[in-house]
Amino acid sequence: MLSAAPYLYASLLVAGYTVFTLWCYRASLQRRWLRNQHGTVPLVVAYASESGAAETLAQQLSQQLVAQGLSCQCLTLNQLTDKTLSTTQKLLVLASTYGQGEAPDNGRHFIARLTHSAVTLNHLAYAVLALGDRDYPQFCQFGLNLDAALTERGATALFAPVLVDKLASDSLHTWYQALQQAQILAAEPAALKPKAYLGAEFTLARRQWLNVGSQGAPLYDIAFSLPPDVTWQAGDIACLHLDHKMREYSIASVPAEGELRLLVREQRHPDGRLGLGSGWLCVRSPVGATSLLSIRRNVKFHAPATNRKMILIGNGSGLAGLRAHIKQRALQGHYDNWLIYGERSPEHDLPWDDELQTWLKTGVLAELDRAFSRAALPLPVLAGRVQQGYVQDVLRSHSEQLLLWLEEGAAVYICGSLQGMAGDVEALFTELLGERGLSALEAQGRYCRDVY
Ligand SMILES: Cc1cc2nc3c(=O)[nH]c(=O)nc-3n(C[C@H](O)[C@H](O)[C@H](O)COP(=O)(O)O)c2cc1C
Repeated sequence: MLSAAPYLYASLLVAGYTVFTLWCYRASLQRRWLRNQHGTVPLVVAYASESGAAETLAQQLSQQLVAQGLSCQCLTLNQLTDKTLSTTQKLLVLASTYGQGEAPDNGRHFIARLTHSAVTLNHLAYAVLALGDRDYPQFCQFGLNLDAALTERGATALFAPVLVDKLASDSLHTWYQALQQAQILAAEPAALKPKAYLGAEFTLARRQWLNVGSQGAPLYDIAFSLPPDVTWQAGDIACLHLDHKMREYSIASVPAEGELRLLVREQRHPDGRLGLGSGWLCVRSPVGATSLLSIRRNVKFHAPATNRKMILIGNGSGLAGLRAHIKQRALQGHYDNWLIYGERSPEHDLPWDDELQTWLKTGVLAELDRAFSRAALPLPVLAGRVQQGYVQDVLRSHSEQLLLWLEEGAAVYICGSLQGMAGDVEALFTELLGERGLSALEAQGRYCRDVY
C-alpha cells in the first residue's frame, strides 16, 4: 500500500515555503494591498531642484519613508499630475528658488497647471521645504508660491513652510522635527546635508578671442589646466569665486581633454565698467593667473541615455554646454547628434567652426544648422545648412525632420540666453507638440535646458 506520508511532508514543505515567502515580502504586499484597496498612493514626495540639493534631500526622505514601511512615491513637481494629487493623502514638497523668485526647470509647470485645473485638494495635507539663499532678494519665493497655490486649492498645510538659507543645518533639523511631530517621519535621516564641493585653485592656461570684428561683445575661448582629482560631466557648471561672489559658466569641455574650457562673453555695465566674472576671465587675468573654481553638478542637463538621438539647440556662449555634450558623445561613439546654433553674422561669429566642420565630416554631427540674425544675402557657403534668422526659424524650416527625430526618441538640449532664444524655442515646440506634448517630453527628461 502506498504511504500518504511523503505527500503530507511535501505539502507541508510547500505551505511552509509559501508562508515564508509571503513573510519576506510582507511590507511590499501590504503597500500594494493598500494601494488597490484605496486606489491611492498615501504619500508623495515631490521636488523641484536645479543643482540637486532639493533632489538629494527628497530622495533621502523618500527612502527613509519607504524603509518605515510607508507607500511613498518620489517625483519632480512637473511629474506630479492632477490624478496623482487627487489620489494622494499627504504631499511633501522640497523646492529651491532661482532667478527672480522662479522655479527650477523641473518644477516650472506645476503652479500654472494647478491654477488652470479643476482639481480640488480638500483631502490633501501638505508641507513645504523651501531652499534658497538670503543673498537673493526673492528669498525662497518659489517655495512660498507653492504654499500659496496649494492652500488656494483647498489643501491643508501640516505646518508653515520651512525656509532654508544656504542649506543651513538648523533649518533642515526644524523640517525633520516638524515631520516627526506630524507623525510622518520616525527619525531624522542620518546625512542631513548634501555634500558641497569646495573647489580648487585653477590656473588660466589659454585665452583666445573668437569673434574679432563682430558687432557683438567679444567672445573668448578660455582654458584652465586641471588640478588633481577634479572631475565633472558634460552639462555641469563651473563656479568662479571672486571677492566673495560667485559667477557661473557652462563647462565646454570634458575631463578627458585634460582642461576645463569655457566660452565667455565680455560683459560691461552701462557705465563701461567690466563685469566681475567676465572681466576677470576675458581681460584682467594674465595667462598663468589662478582662481578658485568649484564645479556645480547640473543633473538636469546631464547626458541622456547614450542610445538616444540628441538635438542640441543654442546661441552665443550657449555653444559651451552643447560642445561638452557633443565631445562626450564623440568619445563614446554616439553620432546621432543634430546641432542648431544661432549667432549674428556668418563673417565674424563662427566660434569653433573648424571643429564643427570636422565633426560634420566625420559624422559626429549628423546635422549642423546655423542661423545668423544679421546675415546679408546671399549667404556665404559654410559647412552644414545655413539660414538667415534665429534658431527657432531653423526648427520651423526643418519641423518635419524635427518631429521625426522626436518620434525616434531624441532628447532636446537647449543652452544659451533665456531672454529671446529659450522662450521663442519653447513657443515653437508648444506649437508643434501642444502644451501636453511638451510637458510629456520634459517629464521624460527629453527637454532639458541650461539657460541664463
Ligand atoms: C543662479 C542662481 C539664482 C538663485 N536665485 C535665488 C533666488 O531668487 N532666491 C533664493 O532664495 N535663492 C536663490 N538661489 C539659491 C538656491 O535656491 C539655493 O542655492 C538652493 O539650495 C539650490 O537648490 P537646488 O540644488 O535644489 O537647486 C539661487 C541660486 C543660483 C545659483
